[in-house]
Amino acid sequence: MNIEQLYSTYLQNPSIQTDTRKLKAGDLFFALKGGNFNGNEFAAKALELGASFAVVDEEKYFTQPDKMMLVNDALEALQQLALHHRKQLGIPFIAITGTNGKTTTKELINAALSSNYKTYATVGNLNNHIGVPLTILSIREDVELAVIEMGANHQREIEAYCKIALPTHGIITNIGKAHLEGFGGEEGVKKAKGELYDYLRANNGTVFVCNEYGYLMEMSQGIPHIVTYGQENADYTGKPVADKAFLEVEVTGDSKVGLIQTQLVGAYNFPNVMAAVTVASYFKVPAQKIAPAIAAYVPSNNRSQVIRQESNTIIMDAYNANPSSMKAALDNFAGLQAPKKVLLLGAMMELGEDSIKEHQALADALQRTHWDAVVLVGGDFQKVTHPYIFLPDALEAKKWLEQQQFKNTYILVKGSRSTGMERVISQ
Ligand SMILES: CC(=O)N[C@H]1[C@@H](OP(=O)(O)OP(=O)(O)OC[C@H]2O[C@@H](n3ccc(=O)[nH]c3=O)[C@H](O)[C@@H]2O)O[C@H](CO)[C@@H](O)[C@@H]1O[C@H](C)C(=O)N[C@@H](C)C(=O)N[C@H](CCC(=O)N[C@@H](CCC[C@@H](N)C(=O)O)C(=O)O)C(=O)O
Ligand SMILES: Nc1ncnc2c1ncn2[C@@H]1O[C@H](COP(=O)(O)OP(=O)(O)OP(=O)(O)O)[C@@H](O)[C@H]1O
Ligand SMILES: C[C@@H](N)C(=O)N[C@H](C)C(=O)O
Repeated sequence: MNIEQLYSTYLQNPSIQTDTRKLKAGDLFFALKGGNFNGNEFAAKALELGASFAVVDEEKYFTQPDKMMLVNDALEALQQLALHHRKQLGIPFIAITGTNGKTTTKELINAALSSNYKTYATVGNLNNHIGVPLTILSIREDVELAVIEMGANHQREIEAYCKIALPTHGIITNIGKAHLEGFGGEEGVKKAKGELYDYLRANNGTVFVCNEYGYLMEMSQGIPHIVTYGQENADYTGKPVADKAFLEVEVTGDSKVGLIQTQLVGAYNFPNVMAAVTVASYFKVPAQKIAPAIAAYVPSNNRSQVIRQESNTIIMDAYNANPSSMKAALDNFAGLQAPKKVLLLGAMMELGEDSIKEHQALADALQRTHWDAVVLVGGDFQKVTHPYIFLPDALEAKKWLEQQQFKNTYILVKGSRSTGMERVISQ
């Protein structure tokens, strides 16, 4: 592959598309292979639809040499192009990984930084082997700071993304129990997420570390520049203000940021907010701009959204679930002042051989708190013992909820993506 030639094609039309269903005229099309389709089969169609150029990796589809490039592997070509582009951008790249809160932290950091700089941040959850290069290739030359989310479900994935994004700064939000199947247990998660620290340690990087997580303090040892945040004894400190439905954070210490009234539920969002305060302060965003920028962020896509339905309040947390985020959500919900509390919990996926044990542990933990009703939905909840209602799927849970006619009730809805728990309140 001639990377210079590919890069010059990209610079003429710096808009990448991998999907003919979303193609716009002028896009540079990469033919990827997936579980359902071979992208090569769509390359000619892409040109017909107005793509400026197509990168294919099967000779049989290399039908228009003037408008196509044949490479060994189109995904690898996309990643190499992203690396080449990254090398032209002499700006800080802040990489974010961790078990929970990556997207929220990324959005909060981007909100705070963009109040003062031209930034580019990962769109939505485009955080994998395709999403990371696409993100990098969306960064234009006038951008001053980039915020890149990196997701993973197996070892050496973050290492590979670092070799494409070349981050200068990084955050691991936390380490918990998720995707245990692919990581090979919780120690495996630590090792895999730690690949970001390994890269920054070897490349004179800077990390932002929540000092309340001893394991992160330990893992980050030896990294040349460590900036800490937390409730006390950190470079940047703050405190969650209690007894409020939405999280408020009082930024303390010498900072002039002051009180941040967020639109986020859950004390578990405190470190996410502090990460944004820290990164923005570190990059010298004026203190008076930080609180309003963070306060304006409203979570979307069922990421702990608060929905009022008549006299009921629903915390819709159905974007994802794992043992760590379930615990955080339940601890928070248990602490809320509410006349009546109901739980609708979908099963947790990708836990491998720990799955039944983790579902049982959750069912046991639930019994230590009084709830007005609990419904467990689908998956391995079927295989554990508990005194609660079990329903096979979200649509059955929806019917159940409609029959109850709850009033003045707080309802927490959470579950793994594939359980689609948001359907319990769909029209
Ligand atoms: C390969 C691809 O991009 N697929 C997208 C495609 O899927 P579809 O099922 O339609 O087809 P194929 O995958 O078989 O397609 C092969 C190619 O053919 C193209 N094509 C197909 C039909 C057609 O008419 N024209 C075509 O051109 C097609 O576009 C392919 O290029 O469409 C789906 C619907 O839009 C997409 O969802 C699918 O995207 C895949 C899932 C993808 O990986 N997209 C990335 C850009 C991305 O970042 N997606 C994120 C999700 C990231 C994620 O899950 N992160 C995990 C952690 C990371 C785990 C990592 N190891 C991993 O396995 O991904 C996390 O926990 O956060 C997102 O979409 O939000
Ligand atoms: N710091 C945190 N600790 C525990 N749970 C959290 C934290 N932040 C967010 N969550 C939970 O995770 C859900 C999804 O948040 P977010 O999308 O930010 O996480 P993510 O790490 O990007 O997830 P994914 O890996 O699935 O993309 C939230 O709705 C909330 O339930
Ligand atoms: C949504 C996806 N990124 C994820 O977190 N998957 C877990 C297993 C889930 O579905 O909750």
